[in-house]
Formats: sequence, structure tokens, C-alpha cells
Amino acid sequence: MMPVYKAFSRRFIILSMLLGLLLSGFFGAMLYQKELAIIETDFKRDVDDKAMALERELLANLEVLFAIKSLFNSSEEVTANEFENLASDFLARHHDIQALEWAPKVTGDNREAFEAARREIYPDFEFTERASQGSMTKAGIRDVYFPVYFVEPLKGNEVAFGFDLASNESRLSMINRAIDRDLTLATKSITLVQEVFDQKGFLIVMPVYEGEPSTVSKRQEKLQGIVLGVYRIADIFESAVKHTGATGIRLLLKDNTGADAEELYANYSSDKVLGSLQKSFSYSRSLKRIGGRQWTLIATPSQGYIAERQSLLPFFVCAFGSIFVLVGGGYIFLATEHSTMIREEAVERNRELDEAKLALEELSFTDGLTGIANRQCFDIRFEEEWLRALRDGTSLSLIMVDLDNFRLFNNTYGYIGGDQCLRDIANKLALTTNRTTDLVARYDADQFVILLPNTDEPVLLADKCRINIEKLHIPYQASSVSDYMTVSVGVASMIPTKHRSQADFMANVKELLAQAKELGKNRVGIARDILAANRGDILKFQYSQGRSTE
Ligand SMILES: Nc1nc2c(ncn2[C@@H]2O[C@H](COP(=O)(O)OP(=O)(O)OP(=O)(O)O)[C@@H](O)[C@H]2O)c(=O)[nH]1
Repeated sequence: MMPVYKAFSRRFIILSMLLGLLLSGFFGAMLYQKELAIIETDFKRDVDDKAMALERELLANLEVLFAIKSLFNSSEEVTANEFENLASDFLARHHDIQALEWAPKVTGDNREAFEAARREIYPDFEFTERASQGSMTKAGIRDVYFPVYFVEPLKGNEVAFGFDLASNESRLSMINRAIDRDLTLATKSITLVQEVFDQKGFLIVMPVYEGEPSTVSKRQEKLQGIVLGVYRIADIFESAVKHTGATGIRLLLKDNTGADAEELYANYSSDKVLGSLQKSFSYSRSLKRIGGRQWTLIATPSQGYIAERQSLLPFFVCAFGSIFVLVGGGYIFLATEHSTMIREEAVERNRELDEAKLALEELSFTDGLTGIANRQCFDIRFEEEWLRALRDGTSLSLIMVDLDNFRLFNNTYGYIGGDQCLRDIANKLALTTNRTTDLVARYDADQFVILLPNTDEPVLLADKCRINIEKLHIPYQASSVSDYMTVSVGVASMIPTKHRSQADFMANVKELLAQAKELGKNRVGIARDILAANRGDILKFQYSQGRSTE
């Protein structure tokens, strides 16, 4: 199973990386939005520039009409030459004017005289109107005419020459409105009589009076005629807008005068209009009211317009941020994995070392032949238990077991047989003691020792050991004691005090063992007066004669 710290650090790194990626994306998107906002502002400024250019162009054209009007105001009779000279001068500078015209007010009585005067130069001249089929025809009879009397340039506007503006009802009403109020008025979009393509046009009319009449009736009375500017919307639009920098914008010019909005002109001209139109960026800009008409410019950028102004910064921020997070995170991840691996290896090695140490310790406390505790182990435990008994005032017992005539056994059965005998006896002694605190150790050569902390009846256990060993029935014909291998046992108990030493205690046990040997072997001492003993006395036991204490 994966350790908790490892899973945690992995999760932490992955979460940090995810957070880093999210932040990269967030900052990229934020920059992208910010750029779009800047582009939108720039776009509005570009459109404002175009709208202002259009306004300027219209006002400049209006100025031309005012100049021509001044000519008529300042002169009693303007000749065709004078008109042509002035008008052609303006036209040379204003290429987007289709025509400049003068339409005098002609009463029915004067029609013929007017026609005759123009026929002197233009023999075919007559007042005309548009027939119902669309072709031009001689103007009908009416009280007042507003024929196009002077037109500059004539070339391209021949059809308009002689055209009676009063022949069209709506145009006449617009002209009358201009006359009555002394207004400069623009028509709504019309198809010009001289139009050969499908372009829309408009007229600007400017009444010219004799003097400065201030009432409607006086204006009607003193009216001399109308100065007219004829414009094709596309020409004026292109002329105005083409010099403004930004491209890739779809422009729509609308006339919003009155209730019905009318589309005047749409400009898709730019070759830099790439991709779809970005309608969410659409922007409307109303132009100054000119000639009583309210025009609006509606602009929509193309994808190309926006793309041209977008930088790669948001992309780079997002991409480099992500790369940085992935590379950095990956590096940290690998480094962490590596250090975790090293740490795990170190932990594993320490564990192995601990195990080896434990095994070594076990080995150093184990007797190689019998597998029970060795002398070193016994010495340490004896010291510990002695001190504990001293501290607690409890008893400590020692049983020393020595094989009888083992030298002869070795000589008889060989060392291999002797070794097996030692193993069997060690095993039996270990099985005979039953408390975990008891320690059975090989003390020396054919001697075993049993350490019994806080034990009431060590004599019984000592004799049980002796009996159990004899019951192993390890054959020993040559023994002077029995047909089987036997042991002699020394056993003593004491409650340790500061005035007695472990060495004394051990010496006494050995002494008891030696006495058991002297008395004929295969025997154990029995307690002589254990109950009457004082603390610090070594309790010696009487020795059982024969094979058991019974
Ligand atoms: N097989 C074998 N014999 C050992 C080992 N260690 C010591 N001995 C032998 O054990 C014998 C011990 O003999 P002693 O205790 O001196 O005398 P004993 O013959 O037992 O006589 P008593 O002790 O008086 O009964 C010696 O012959 C040692 O060589 C061992 O690991 N294996």
C-alpha cells in the first residue's frame, strides 16, 4: 500500500499543477478579454473617424452650395458662363459631386421665353419630365416650373438638363417646404434621372431669394430659383471614407429621418474583410443632421479586423504558463518521487539493519548447539533479575543442572552422540519450565542453569527436571548411576539484599550441585528450612537420596 505521505505529496503536486494550469488559462483568457475591450474601443474610434469624415465631406459640399447661392444673391442675373465657371471650379476639387445645378422659378407664362433662351446654345432644350414608363418627355403645362436650367458638368447629366423638378409631387413638396422656411433640405434617397447604374442619390436644395424675405408669402413671391447639389451616395461615401485608415469593417449608412429607416448604402469594399462579421461588436454612430436628414452609420468589424489587432500574448501567457507548470510540476513530481524512493530505500535498509541486528543479538544470546539461551544471555538476565528482586523484595531461585559422567558418555557414544544428548536435555528443560519469566540457559559444557524469578517451589521444579531427563531414556549402559542418562541438580533461593552478591548466590548453588555429585549423583537438594529463613539467607535444601525426592 502507498504510504500516506507519498499519496499526500502526489495529490498536492497534482492539485498544484491543476491550479497552475487553471491560472494560466485564466490569465490567458483575462488578457484575451482585455485585448478585445481595447480593440472594441479602437474600433469605435475608427468608426467615429469615418463618420466624422463623412460629416466633413457633406458639410464641405454644403459650403459649395452656399458659395453658388452667394453668386446668385450678389448678381442680378447670373449667366450660364458665370455659373459654369464657378461650378466647374468647385467640381474640380469635389469629385464626389455628381452635378451642381440651378433651377429657376419659371411661371407658365415665361416657360417659352426660358426655353428659347437656352435653345440659342442647345437647340434641343426643353422643359422635361419623367413619363410613367420611365423615359423623359416634354414637361406638361403647369403654373410654376423648376427646370434644371444650368447644369455643370453637362456631360453625364444631359438627361437632367431641362428636367422640371416640379414634375414630381413629393420633390415639389420638399422644394416648397425649403422655399417657405428658407431651409437647406436634402431629399431622401432617390434614383437620379441621370443614373445609369443602380446607385442611390440625393439632392440638396437651397432656395435663392431676391433680398432677404422674412415671411412665407414674401419668400414665395421673392423666390428666384433653387441651387441644387446632386450627389450619388456611394461616391460621396467612398470619397469621404476611403482616406480613413481602418479597413475590414462593414459600413452601413442609414437614413433614420422620420418613421421609416432606409438603408442608403452598404460598404463591404475592403479586401481585408476576412471571415465572418463580429455582430457583437456592432456600433452605431449618428451623423450631424444635414439638410434636415438624420443619417446613421452602422459599423460591424470583420473577424479579420479583430484578428489584425490581436496579439499572441494571451496565447503565449496560456501556453508558456501551462508549459512552465507542466515542466516545473513534472520536475518537482519526479524529484519528490526520487526523494521518496530514496527515503523508502533508507527506511527499508534501516529495517533490514534492525532485523540483522536483532538476528545478530539473538545469535549472540543463543547457544549454537542447543538453540537455547547461552551463558552471555544468562549473565545479563541474572543481573537484571537480581536487581529487580532486590528492588521488589521478591525471591530469586537458581537451578544448576549437570549431566552425570558426561565425559564417559562422550567417550562411549562419541561427540556426535554427546551433542544430540545435550540438545535433547536442553529441549526437555525448556519444556519443563512453564513461566515466560523463567530462563533456561546452557551455562557451561554439560551444565545448564535455570533462573526462576519469584518462584515458591523451585525444589519441585528442580526435581521435575531431573525426573523428566531420566524419563527421556537416553541409553547409557556404561553409567555407574543408571541405564539412562541422569543429571545432578543444585538449587537455591534467596531474597537479595545489598550485603549479598550474585557471585555468592551462584557459588552456593554450585556448591549444592557439587555436594549432589559427591553424594552419588542423580539427585536434588530439598529445602531444609525455607519458611524460617530471613531475608538474605541462602536457602539450601536437603538432598534427595536416590532417583526422586519422594
Ligand atoms: N559432546 C559434547 N561434549 C562436550 C561439550 N562441551 C563439553 N563437553 C564434554 O563434557 C564433558 C564434561 O565433563 P565433566 O563435567 O568435566 O565431567 P563428567 O564426566 O560429566 O563428570 P561429573 O560431572 O562429575 O558427572 C567433557 O568430557 C567435555 O569434553 C559439547 O559441546 N559437546
